[in-house]
Amino acid sequence: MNIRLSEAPNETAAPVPEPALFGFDGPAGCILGRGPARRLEPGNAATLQSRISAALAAAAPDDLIGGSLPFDREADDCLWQCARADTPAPTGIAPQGLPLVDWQLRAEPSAQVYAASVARALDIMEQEAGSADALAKIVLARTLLVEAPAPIPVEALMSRLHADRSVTAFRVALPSGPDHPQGRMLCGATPELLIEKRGRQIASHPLAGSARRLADPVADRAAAEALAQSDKDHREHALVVESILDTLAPHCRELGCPEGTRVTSTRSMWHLGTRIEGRLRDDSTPSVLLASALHPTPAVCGMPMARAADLIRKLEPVARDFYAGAVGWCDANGDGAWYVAIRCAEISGRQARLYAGAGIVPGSDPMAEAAETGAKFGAFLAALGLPQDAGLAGVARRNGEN
Ligand SMILES: C=C(O[C@@H]1C=C(C(=O)O)C=C[C@H]1O)C(=O)O
Repeated sequence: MNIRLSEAPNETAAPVPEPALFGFDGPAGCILGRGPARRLEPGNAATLQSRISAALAAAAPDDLIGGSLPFDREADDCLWQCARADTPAPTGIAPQGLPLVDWQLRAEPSAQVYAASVARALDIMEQEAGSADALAKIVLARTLLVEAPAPIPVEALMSRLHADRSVTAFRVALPSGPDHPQGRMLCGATPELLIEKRGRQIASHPLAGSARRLADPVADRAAAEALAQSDKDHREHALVVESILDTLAPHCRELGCPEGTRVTSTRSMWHLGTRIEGRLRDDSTPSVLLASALHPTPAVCGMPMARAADLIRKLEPVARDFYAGAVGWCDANGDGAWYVAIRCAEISGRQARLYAGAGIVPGSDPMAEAAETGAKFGAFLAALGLPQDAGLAGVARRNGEN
């Protein structure tokens, strides 16, 4: 798809601050890590504990460790250690104009091919139904490759993503290499808290079960009510909550879901969400290790986890890399917050690769899941200044949807 916008948005120019290696701005406040920094020796999930213990033992009191854990637990992470930056939140930065004309968009795979993969996963679930290791849920993702006429201005993008105060806007620098001479980063606006730790107190806020928000307020409310009543979405959600509770229980003295499951929202999506709160037995476990123990939850992978991860590798044509991993930060005491790396894109120079996935359980409808992923691209597309529904190309609309 080739999109030509007649006018670039007219926004105030502002001085460009030194880029942050990682930054998080959301309901929990703003955290920035700027250089000078060192990258922790890269490694996979199995080696994280020893690398983190060594880094924290040598950390200065105001040091932060922040960055990104990849989706694949066998792949190398990208974590940076640096001083906490004493800088105003990106909210204070006026967005610069985005030179947005002549963008190219390509769905990889197309909505139709994605729907065929969903149908394949549903067939596997049906064949296996009743067996001990049966696939109960899988999250399948697709991507939109966006090419801009000029390098994408990340600071402006961050302020636009942060305009939705229900999400945490984030950016994390990723390893660059010969394929990315202009550097590479993961930017997004995640609505999903994987784990937050302050002393002994921990919280997680998994989301699963989604509906697209609609411009008409009556239809929008009806979409939220339908989600609240949907048996398929509650099944999809319950698997995530149970898995998180199972993983956290051995670490906790108290653990529960004080508010139960509720419909929550961002500007573009409704979700089922359950806030989990707990009190750790031992407050010395760093937040990044709790994040790694939880990751990947069935909100982004599936159940059983290893089966779902294996099938994801076979059915998704584009590697996830750091999408659907965990992004966050941890201070010298181990306190910090880690988020599920969704509603995001990998950005390098003029290119952005947007990712979106949807949870598939028996009863899912392949085209509806393709539409859900299309809707999940919406917030990021809008932040780029592109039409919010550009990701819905090739997807049949349902009654009441605009
Ligand atoms: C996988 C994504 O989202 C996840 C999947 C959801 C679902 O299937 O309903 C909802 C929220 C997220 O946990 C994504 O946005 O890419």
